[in-house]
Amino acid sequence: MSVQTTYTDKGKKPEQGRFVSFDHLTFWVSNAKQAASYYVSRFGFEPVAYAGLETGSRQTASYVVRLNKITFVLQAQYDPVETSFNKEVAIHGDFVKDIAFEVENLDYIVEYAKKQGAVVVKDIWEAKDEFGSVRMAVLKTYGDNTHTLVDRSKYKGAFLPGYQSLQTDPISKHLPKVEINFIDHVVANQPDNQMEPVGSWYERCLQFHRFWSVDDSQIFTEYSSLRSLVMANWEENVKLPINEPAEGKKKSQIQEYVEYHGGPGVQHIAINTEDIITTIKNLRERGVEFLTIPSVYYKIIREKLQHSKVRVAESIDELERLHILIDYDDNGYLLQIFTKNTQDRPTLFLEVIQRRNHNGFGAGNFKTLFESIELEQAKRGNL
Ligand SMILES: O=C(O)C(=O)Cc1ccc(O)cc1
Ligand SMILES: [Fe+2]
Repeated sequence: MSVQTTYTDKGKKPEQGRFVSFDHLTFWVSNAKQAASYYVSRFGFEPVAYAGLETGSRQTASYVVRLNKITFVLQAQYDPVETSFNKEVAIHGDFVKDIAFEVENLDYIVEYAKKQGAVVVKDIWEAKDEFGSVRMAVLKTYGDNTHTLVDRSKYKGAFLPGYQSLQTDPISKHLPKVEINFIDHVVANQPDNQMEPVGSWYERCLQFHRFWSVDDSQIFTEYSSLRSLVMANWEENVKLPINEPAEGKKKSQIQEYVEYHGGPGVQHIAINTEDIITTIKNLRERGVEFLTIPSVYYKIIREKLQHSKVRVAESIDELERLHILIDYDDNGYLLQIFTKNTQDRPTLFLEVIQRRNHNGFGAGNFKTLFESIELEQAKRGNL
């Protein structure tokens, strides 16, 4: 029985509307000022825009930081009152609340989603300032998460109307540059048996299709397992893998996530670079921590690559020193590495990925990667 499926049928092209790309990710946190500083100092993002009391935003402070096409918004609530914001941050800890997509033909996309039963959190509205206008709507997805749909075709400002631009951070010039270009995929973890209904929601409401999946017919490690289904837009530049735990001898890392997050949520954000070696050297110099890969992995991969058609341009010695993983087929390869969790809870982390004619998600690395995650899980007393 095969473990991986690559789907060849994209289904029918949506009649209208287009998901252009990831627009931005909004994190709900308890202290946006400090959270933004983490992405600037550690990951090389630059401050872009701010909204808060000084700009007339009475409820929330928002810091927008950007690294090429990757935009994160760190948002916190001011008032010490029980709102969904404060409740959700108390339950989940700092978390990714919203995945925003840039779209064309917002009206069609929202109308279609509504007809298919999508829950509209906020119907279409327009925001304006001296740089133009933006139209947006918010749909509910899994758990407490939402998708904001953004039509910014009539807007020229730095981020969104109402935001004030920010100066570059003086620390940046002292630190090694980070060249990471765009969001490659955003992964969500689900509780038991929720992968399939969540995947179908993207098919039914957003007209996404199944891109790739992996089942649990092979237990990846001695201990734990998972199933994963990747949903994609028509153009396949927006990819959303969805994981759920599978039975194993011990607690699945997905189950650990769900318990600490308190339900479904975003597990990792993969960001794409053209030069992973320089990028990881520089991120390590900036103090970003990554998972450790045992040297036996590289011994085996050196051996296997000798019998493969693919030529990896990067030095395997260098990849080994940096703990970067390699997955490949006859036509290409990918290089990927995973950070340790970016907060106290074992919930969110980041992945840096470089692709050379390879569209997979590193299934060849799952065993090694999951063992390395389990090593950390064991240290936490959660395996
Ligand atoms: O599927 C992906 O996007 C991966 O990058 C691999 C992966 C899958 C499950 C995890 O818990 C951690 C990493
Ligand atoms: Fe990933």
